[in-house]
Amino acid sequence: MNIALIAHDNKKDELVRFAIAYKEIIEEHTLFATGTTGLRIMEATGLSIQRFQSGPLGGDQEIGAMIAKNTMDMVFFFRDPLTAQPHEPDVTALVRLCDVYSIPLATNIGTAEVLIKGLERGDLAWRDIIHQEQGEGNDK
Ligand SMILES: O=C(CO)COP(=O)(O)O
Repeated sequence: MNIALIAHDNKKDELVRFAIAYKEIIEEHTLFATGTTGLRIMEATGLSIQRFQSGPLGGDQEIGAMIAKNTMDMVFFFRDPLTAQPHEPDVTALVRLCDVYSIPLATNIGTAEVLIKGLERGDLAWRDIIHQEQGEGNDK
């Protein structure tokens, strides 16, 4: 599966701890992240992550482009609901695209815990069917 990891600044520590806690599960997958989030997680876990631009510089849109191509399977986006973001339209667009393509999206750690356990259990196997139909092979 292709998995995106994104966190606003006030939520980065939480996402880093989440990635450490569930490293054994997520390292089985192909990981993508916005710039700073990806760097923080790589430094803390040693995981290999394909990093896009930082969120305010277009990283959310780059991940959104993968969703629009239906090549992103799960998104962990720990949003900060208490701080205005300069790129709020990009944030909204990313969440919207997850709904357009029915992509599982966790915007907080409570939902993330449930999603990661579903991922471990194989609940996302239906995404493999979509990849097979698309004939694309860039996920594990
Ligand atoms: O702003 C972000 C998501 O909207 C995250 O970007 P960074 O990971 O580069 O901080």
